[in-house]
Amino acid sequence: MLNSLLAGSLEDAAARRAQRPLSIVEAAAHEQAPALDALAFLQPGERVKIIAEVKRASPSRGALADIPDPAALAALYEDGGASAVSVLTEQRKFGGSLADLEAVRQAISLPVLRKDFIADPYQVFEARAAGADMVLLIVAALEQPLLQELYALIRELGMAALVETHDADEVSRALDIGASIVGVNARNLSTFELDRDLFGRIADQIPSGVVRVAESAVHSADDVAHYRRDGADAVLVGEALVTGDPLATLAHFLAV
Ligand SMILES: O=P(O)(O)OC[C@@H](O)[C@@H](O)c1c[nH]c2ccccc12
Repeated sequence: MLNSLLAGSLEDAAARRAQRPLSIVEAAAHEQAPALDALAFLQPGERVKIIAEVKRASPSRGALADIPDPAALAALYEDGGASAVSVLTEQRKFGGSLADLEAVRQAISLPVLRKDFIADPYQVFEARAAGADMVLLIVAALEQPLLQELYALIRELGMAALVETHDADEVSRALDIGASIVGVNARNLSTFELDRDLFGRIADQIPSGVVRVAESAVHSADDVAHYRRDGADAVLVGEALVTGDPLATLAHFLAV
């Protein structure tokens, strides 16, 4: 599944590129206001940090929420105390777009993460041109040299990377490229299986000084407390926020 998601995102990027060549997107990326310092917003603190996600659908769950106005949703996330906002830009299975990201960027002053299947520098330039401050890199989807290259480009453009892992070996690969924000996704993107204890098993491999993010399947304050006990500095939450009352849910989770 991961491979087909990746192939779909790359195909869509190639189609956009045919309309808007790299030189144009690169220039647009450099014209943007400087990226916000996502690492500063996500610094470990007394309270868990929340990365709140704008997510319409997912391949494992199908349609989740309508979200007619992603900017309004992101503004609620900001009011509710989120530390950053993740915007799915993958279109085929998640129903997202770069237009969603641009709208969110205009509406809030929190760092914005481009959540997509990124494997081409063009997509990184697109992210910055749309105003993203942070880009997701999925270790399982990338050979080490490409992971390294994309990470370097993200940093060069002044952005941060959320480097997503799913096992101990991937954590080592993330640390090898110097990642300062490492995510552990409880969901295996190849099989969609969920393992909420994975974070606890590999988190202590991530040195202090690196922000540790627990991703996926955070549905209750108990889940947040569970990840917190296992050493999470931040949690990334999608479904629970888009299907429930975002303000109440954030308040609940932040009280842990
Ligand atoms: O909706 P959830 O279960 O709260 O999950 C959010 C987020 O972790 C999930 O959307 C995600 C994590 N890694 C990804 C990589 C690609 C697409 C999506 C994801």
